[in-house]
Amino acid sequence: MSYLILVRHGESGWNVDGRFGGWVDVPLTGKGIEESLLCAAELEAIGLDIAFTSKLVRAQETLFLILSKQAKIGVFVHEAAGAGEGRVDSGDENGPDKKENRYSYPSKIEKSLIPIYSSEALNERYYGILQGNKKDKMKEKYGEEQILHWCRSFDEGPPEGESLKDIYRRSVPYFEKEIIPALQEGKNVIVCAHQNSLRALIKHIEGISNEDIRKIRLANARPVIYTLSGDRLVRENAEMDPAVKRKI
Ligand SMILES: O=C(O)[C@H](O)COP(=O)(O)O
Repeated sequence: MSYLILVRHGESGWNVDGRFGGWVDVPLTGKGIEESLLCAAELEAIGLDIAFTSKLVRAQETLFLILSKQAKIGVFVHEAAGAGEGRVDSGDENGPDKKENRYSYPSKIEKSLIPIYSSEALNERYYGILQGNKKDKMKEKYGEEQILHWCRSFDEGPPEGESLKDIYRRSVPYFEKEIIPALQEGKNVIVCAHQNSLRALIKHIEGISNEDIRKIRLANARPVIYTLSGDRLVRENAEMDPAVKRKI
């Protein structure tokens, strides 16, 4: 059995400021650091083998804080080193991919490393005309209903920005190509990302409808934990809607 842990980053400076962060690279607040360390303690008992995150520091900081409680150390591996190309594994010295495996480490330290892959595919929504603005100012300007529609709807997003469907179309293929193979190899996987990139993945994993996904919101640094048994990802923590066991 392997674990899949999805966790949104800890509180960022613009979460507390009530701004649409999107692709603006805002770090964690002190509270965000504390939340991430609490999450680290919660996950300490699960030995993580591989990590995925976005290109934004709020997610990367949270990931490193979580990994600080692991026995192994996180090291970045270039995203091109996907499944089988350059993935850090214990392939034998003359293995087929050894020459391409530019991230092979001396075996004496390899076993103490957690490879980290970062990708824009896991970035938060690009907010277009809303990005960087205060939420309450935008609600005054465009109306609360319109803002909620752009942020919650599946098919429509803010002007010049991404809809949840756009995010789904970049995050789910990445999940299938890079993350599922790691789970199927029996690895415990953590994905540390954002409100909307994780909502897209949860929609896919649990087969949640376009309407019901409007209700799903993720708190900062609260892990959603799945186990892969056979070909099914089953959610272990109950605070979300009843999981739909879905073939992957
Ligand atoms: O709803 C919001 O404010 C943002 O979509 C949250 O994005 P974040 O998860 O990157 O803070």
